[in-house]
Amino acid sequence: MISFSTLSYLDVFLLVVGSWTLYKFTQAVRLRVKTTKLKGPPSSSWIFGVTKELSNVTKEVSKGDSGALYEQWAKEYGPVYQIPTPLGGRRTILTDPKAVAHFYSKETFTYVQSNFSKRLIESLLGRGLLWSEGESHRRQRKTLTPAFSNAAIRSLTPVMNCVSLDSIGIAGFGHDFGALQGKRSSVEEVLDSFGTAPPMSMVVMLLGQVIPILQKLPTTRGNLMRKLHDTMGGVSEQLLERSRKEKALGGGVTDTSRSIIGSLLRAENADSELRLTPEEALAQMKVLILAGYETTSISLTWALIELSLHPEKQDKLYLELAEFTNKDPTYDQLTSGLPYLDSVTREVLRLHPPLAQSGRVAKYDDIIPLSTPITTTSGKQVDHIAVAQGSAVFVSIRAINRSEEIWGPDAKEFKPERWLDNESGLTPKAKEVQGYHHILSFVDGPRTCLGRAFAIAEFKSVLSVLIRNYAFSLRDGPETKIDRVTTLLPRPKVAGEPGYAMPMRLILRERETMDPY
Ligand code: HEM
Repeated sequence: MISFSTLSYLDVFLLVVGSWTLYKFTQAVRLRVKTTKLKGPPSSSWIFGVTKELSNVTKEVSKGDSGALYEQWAKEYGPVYQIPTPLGGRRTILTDPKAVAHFYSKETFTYVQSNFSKRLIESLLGRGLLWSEGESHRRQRKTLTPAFSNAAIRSLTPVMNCVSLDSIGIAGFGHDFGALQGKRSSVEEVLDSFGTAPPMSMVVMLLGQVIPILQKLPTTRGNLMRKLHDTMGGVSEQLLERSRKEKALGGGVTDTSRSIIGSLLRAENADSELRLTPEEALAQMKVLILAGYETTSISLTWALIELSLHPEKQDKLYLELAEFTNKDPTYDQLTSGLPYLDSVTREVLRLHPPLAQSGRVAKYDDIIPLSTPITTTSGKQVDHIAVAQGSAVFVSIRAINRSEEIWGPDAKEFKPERWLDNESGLTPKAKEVQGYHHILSFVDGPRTCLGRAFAIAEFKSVLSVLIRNYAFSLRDGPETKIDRVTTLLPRPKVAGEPGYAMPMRLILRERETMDPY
């Protein structure tokens, strides 16, 4: 029998490494045996698999557009396939509508964040809604849902004429970030700095998915993440503290009762299952600042770009909005009374989803049904695939939203008209996709964007103010080359210019000279 006291450090080290290797090996064998073997692209590197091609580190291959590559692979290997990932790993990619709907419906219970993502989310935002899974996620979501009801958003519509960071600040927290007065908020400054992180930071991040210790390296991106965490934490703590004091004094300078912060404070004091701990309330604030800011501002930028590139569609939108000369549209008009504004909104969100993909890990073995049968590597036709516990499963939101197979040959074109007349321009295949009007930009299932109705009301409200007052065009005309730069999410910018500005020309509309009919 081995006496542990006689083991040297080297023995202990070898024992640990040996056990870890054995564990990883059995896990890999189990994954291979229990997961359906699917076709897919060959690996270009054992270290990275094909993930470097997918990230914008190697722009020659993906041109910074992972969706295009995922779509190309779906054409070559079928709507469900596998790709090689770092250090010999595999990832199952779903583009089949039935498979995607199944995947999202099982989010937070069967499909969960990878350990890598959980660590990242926790270090940035804390243990809030985005971090939590299963029952804990259900409880946290319930506490926030009232703040996003139609009634709550209806009452906030007037403040949405301020763009993005300002409107989430005023509507959500009764705090004016002042971005529209040219004030650079600390949160905005840190977010902007992400665009300057060197590509090496991204390489370390790719490998950090399999070698956790790399996540601790002091890369530029890692340092910015820590700075963003501290900055958002500082702002959130101040806002919570101020609102707690105001509430204790029976009111305050700003009415936060119906706002998000009001819901958080009520949940902090609730003694039912809907209680949030102060740490959770703080994490929620950070989630909302982050989720609400970049997503909506990026979408609005894309809207102005598309409308600049298609002046005839911009005029069509203007004509629909021209009746609102001296008054803003009401919440009801914004939600259902302006069909072209609605179509433009959907088309922008379809073509330019701010979040390009959802990646999760199977917590349990699962069977995923398919709408179109596929042929496995062994030549067998199947209408479902098996996924073993521990497998990585991904949905490319961008590939599905823009797929020619799903949306038809004009999938890449900006065509708001496809949504008019009861979605008459949609293919039957597109109608199979679930989500917000068959678009996956807000995903689907238990993790569907909680702020969706808020985001859409804000998007429409801001866009309608801008289009009613100005005619937009790109500074360098319709030939302007547009690139995307990743801050936390990819943002549009003029190709070849430093930074990530999207300069535009604005001409004040002279309403009285334009005849809408
Ligand atoms: C165009 C704008 C927006 C888009 C495209 C968008 C998209 C998304 C997506 C794709 C997710 C799922 C993330 C994941 O599971 O990995 C998400 C979650 C979330 N979004 Fe949005 N979002 C937008 C605006 C907003 C706004 C304005 C708010 C809040 C004011 C918000 C609040 C949230 C929250 C709280 C979650 C977490 C939901 C959960 O985990 O249960 N979003 N959003």
